[in-house]
This record gives sequence, structure tokens and C-alpha cells, in this order.
Amino acid sequence: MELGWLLWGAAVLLLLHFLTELSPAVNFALRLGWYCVLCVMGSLLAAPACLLLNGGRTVRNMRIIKNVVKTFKYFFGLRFEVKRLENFEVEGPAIIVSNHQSILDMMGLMEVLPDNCVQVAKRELMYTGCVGLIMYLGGVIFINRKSTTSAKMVMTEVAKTMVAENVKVWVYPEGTRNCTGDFLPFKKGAFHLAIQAQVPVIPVVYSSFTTFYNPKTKLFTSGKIKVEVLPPIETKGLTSDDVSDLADRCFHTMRETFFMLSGRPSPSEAKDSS
Ligand SMILES: CCCCC/C=C\C/C=C\CCCCCCCC(=O)SCCNC(=O)CCNC(=O)[C@H](O)C(C)(C)COP(=O)(O)OP(=O)(O)OC[C@H]1O[C@@H](n2cnc3c(N)ncnc32)[C@H](O)[C@@H]1OP(=O)(O)O
Ligand SMILES: CCCCCCCC/C=C\CCCCCCCC(=O)OC[C@@H](O)COP(=O)(O)O
Repeated sequence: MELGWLLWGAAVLLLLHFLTELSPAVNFALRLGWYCVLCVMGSLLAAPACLLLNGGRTVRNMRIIKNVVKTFKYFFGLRFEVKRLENFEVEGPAIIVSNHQSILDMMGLMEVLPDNCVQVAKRELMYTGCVGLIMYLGGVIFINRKSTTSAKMVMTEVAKTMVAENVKVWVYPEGTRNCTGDFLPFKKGAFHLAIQAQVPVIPVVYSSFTTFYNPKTKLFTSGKIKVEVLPPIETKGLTSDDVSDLADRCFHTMRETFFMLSGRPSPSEAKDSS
């Protein structure tokens, strides 16, 4: 009986292996499925630890979550090369902004996540079972993207509490995933937040995933991701009139860095040299 199960197991594994060799779409689905399984298993493992060690929803749980998620990269042959981590060393709260290419970004985020830092996420993620639970326990701030008024109210509240509780807040200013090899225009919530709280903005840039991950062509192989933490941008003395300039400044600096890290000329440079 046991031998029978073993043979069935081996046959299924062999079949999966042939299917992944045969079809990029199967390889893509299996690897992404495996990532989701890891997230679920990691959450099931981390949730009791968070509850036992820290008693409930608190940013301190992010340390536990970070340590679990940092192991995921080994399953996918992903490597991170991190530069200028010291730029996170600002006293007190800050807004961290970074580019958002995929659900895989969570691995890159945890690779560099400073202490006392929570993320802003769409509220739909709260309803993903144990993954939603672990985000809740880690202190993730959920916003309703379908209601600008509600999202703005939550963000304004965050501006007050981040100063009172000395936390950093991580926002994806593109507001959605984008794996096109360029940036989407930035939404302004993060920059309103920074100016309302009078705290610095720290941009973080991840190189393009397109050489190893592309949902359109069903590519998902191993690869290297370069990450650079840029110098903090002060907002002391800025007012709501400066939000657009601050957002533009971050967008351009981050986009230049993105093309540089990705080993591609930025579209403006390419035009100049032609
Ligand atoms: C252990 C194993 C674990 C396994 C793994 C599990 C979990 C790990 C745990 C944690 C990791 C969590 C990682 C989560 C990542 C989730 C990522 C996301 O969900 S990204 C999507 C959500 N985020 C965002 O959308 C942020 C960016 N968006 C914005 O900033 C938006 O501006 C907005 C606030 C959401 C509002 O957007 P909306 O489209 O509705 O409107 P506009 O942007 O057009 O703005 C309208 C108008 O309002 C002005 N504005 C915006 N914000 C403010 C504000 N705070 N105060 C005042 N005014 C504001 C804006 O400027 C516009 O005006 P104008 O056009 O005149 O400029
Ligand atoms: C009871 C319900 C059960 C549901 C089970 C779902 C299981 C989900 C398992 C694993 C999901 C892994 C999620 C990792 C977190 C990644 C967060 C993320 O990157 O979200 C995308 C969001 O930024 C932007 O969304 P859109 O691009 O606008 O869309």
C-alpha cells in the first residue's frame, strides 16, 4: 500500500516536471501557485508566533513575518543585491515609496524592510484568509481604493498616528502592479501623507523583473534583482501646494534609477542619443 502511494507520488512529480519543461504557461502557473502556497503556509506558521510573542496586531510582528518571507527567495532561485541600506537610518517616522511590479515584490520588500515599518495595501487583501490575517497582525493599513474619500481619510489618520507612534509607512505610489518595464504615473497619497506629517520621503527602487518574470509571456525563471535605497527627501516646511513637485521629483529620480539598475537606457536618454 505504502509503495503504491510512493509510486503515485513519483509519477505525479514526473508528470509535473515534464509539463513544466513542455509549457511555459504550466511552469508559470506552478511557480506562482507554489509562491501562494508558501504565503499561506508561512502565514499559518507566523500567526501563532505573532499572537504568542506579541499578543495581537502590532508592527513588532513585522520582524517575524520578515524572517519567514526572507526564506522564500531560495525556492525560486532569486537573488537580491541591495545598495545604500544606510539611507533608511533616519531618526523617527518616514514615508517609503517604491515601484510595484508583482505580488513577488513582497519578497523584495521584506529583504530591506526597516524596523517599525508598515505597508499600505488595498483592503481586498484583508480577505485572503490566513494571508489577510497575517497582514492584519503585522499592522498593515488597509485602504478602500474604490472610495477616494475613504482612502484619503485613512491616509490622513495615518499621518497623525505615524508621528505619535514613531512608525515608517511603506506606500506603492503607482497604486497597482505594473510589470511593463517602466513606471506608471504616481498617485499623490504618499506625498500628501509625508507633507501632512512633515516627515522625509525615502524612495526605494527595484530593477525590472522583465528578464525573469513576465505574466504576459508566462516567463518565471530564476534571476537577480538590484535594489537601491535613495537618500531621504526632506519635507520640513513644505505645504500642500508642494505635493505635485515632490511627487514629480520622486518619480523622475526613481525612474532614472530604475533604468540604471535594469541596465537599460532611460527612454529620454535613448531619444537624445538617436
Ligand atoms: C509570514 C508569511 C507571510 C506571507 C505574506 C503575507 C503578508 C506579508 C505582510 C505584509 C506585506 C504587505 C504588502 C502589501 C502590499 C500591498 C500593495 C498594494 O495593495 S498597492 C495598492 C494600494 N496602495 C495604494 O493605492 C497607494 C497609492 N495610492 C494613493 O496614494 C492614492 O492617491 C489614494 C490615496 C489611494 C487615492 O486614490 P484615488 O485613485 O482614489 O484618487 P487620486 O489618487 O486620483 O486622488 C484624488 C485627489 O485626492 C488627492 N489626495 C490623495 N490623497 C490625499 C490625502 N491623503 N490628502 C489630501 N488629498 C489627497 C490627490 O492629490 C487628488 O487630487 P488632485 O488631482 O487635485 O491632485
Ligand atoms: C478565504 C479566501 C481565500 C483566498 C485565498 C487566497 C490565497 C492568497 C495567497 C497568497 C497571495 C500572496 C499575496 C502576497 C501579498 C502580495 C500583495 C500584493 O502585491 O498585492 C497586489 C496589490 O498590491 C495591487 O493589486 P492590483 O495590481 O491593483 O490588483
